[in-house]
Amino acid sequence: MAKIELKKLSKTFGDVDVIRAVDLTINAGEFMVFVGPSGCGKSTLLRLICGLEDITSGELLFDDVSMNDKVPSERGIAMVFQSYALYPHMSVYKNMAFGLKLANFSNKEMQARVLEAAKMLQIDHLLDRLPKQLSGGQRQRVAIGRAIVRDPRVFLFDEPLSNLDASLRVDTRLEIAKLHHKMKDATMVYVTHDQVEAMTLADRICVLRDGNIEQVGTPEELYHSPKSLFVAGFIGSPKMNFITGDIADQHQCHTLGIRPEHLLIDAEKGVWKGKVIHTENLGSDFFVYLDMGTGEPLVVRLDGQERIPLDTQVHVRPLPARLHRFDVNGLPITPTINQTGENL
Ligand SMILES: Nc1ncnc2c1ncn2[C@@H]1O[C@H](COP(=O)(O)OP(=O)(O)OP(=O)(O)O)[C@@H](O)[C@H]1O
Repeated sequence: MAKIELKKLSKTFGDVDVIRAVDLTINAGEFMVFVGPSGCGKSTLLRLICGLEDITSGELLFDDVSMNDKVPSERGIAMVFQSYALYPHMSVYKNMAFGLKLANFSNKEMQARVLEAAKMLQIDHLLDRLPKQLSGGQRQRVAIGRAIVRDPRVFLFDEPLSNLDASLRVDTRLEIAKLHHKMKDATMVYVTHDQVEAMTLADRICVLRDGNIEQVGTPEELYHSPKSLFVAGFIGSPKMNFITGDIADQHQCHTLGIRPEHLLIDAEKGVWKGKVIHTENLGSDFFVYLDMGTGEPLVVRLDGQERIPLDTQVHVRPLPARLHRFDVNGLPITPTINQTGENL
């Protein structure tokens, strides 16, 4: 278990600043998820922590000890990549045991560790197979198993689920959540594009934007109390509706934000009016896109059982306590709402 501290950590490629003086403390045993738009520096930050990239300036500490000059093998980390990076000619057992063998572990200790990890990940019946005889999800479990056996202080994950199909993603996501629960001592840092992975796995999420940290907080904090328009628009899927113009003026703000689940459709009355221009049925949810004459359509989430035909004129009502008001600089205007949706 290690506390990870980034102090004014910077990375420059040529003359491009990719990570800009980032300050961040990841607590021992914490599951921290990095999210942000493509190119914002998530993978680079992970690679700096791992030691696969040199630090341009600033300091990286594990438990108060500087890691700046330590090579990856001296840092006590294990990394799981999107491409599983398994040795194709080695069995699952050999793949998992490989790092231990290099570290001169006895056969007995190696066997015990591999079997324990394989059981934890439910791949103990696959130990004799070659990677090509496994599904994508099983391969990723082997890659995770290979990381576990080394008993690292820190696990680093770079989009480990993005090569998996939808249902395997869900299974393996649950597996990683269980792993975190079982290995309470391990600090985990995880990069993803996926909103659900970030929300479900993270103790805290770090939102990056253009090499800077935009906000760090629990999933609930980021979802309910975003500190900027950028975070409000980034966290949540489908994203928060933003309304400018007359409606925002009436609420004395530049941009009014409201999430699709915080809008009610009413055939008869409601403060806003719109026409249904598009619908999406996801089974559990039914999304309605309304043209309100404000530019962007307003997205409303209904229960999956509800239906509204195209071209219907409807009235819409926001839950007042769930409105987010932002100024011209994209900063929230108080009163904001707290996590239970009450005005502060
Ligand atoms: N070795 C390199 N040389 C030059 N530029 C690089 C190098 N590696 C990354 N970059 C640049 O640094 C920026 C951040 O890249 P990084 O891969 O960290 O972003 P990311 O947030 O992980 O993106 P994505 O979500 O698309 O994977 C990008 O503009 C990228 O082009």
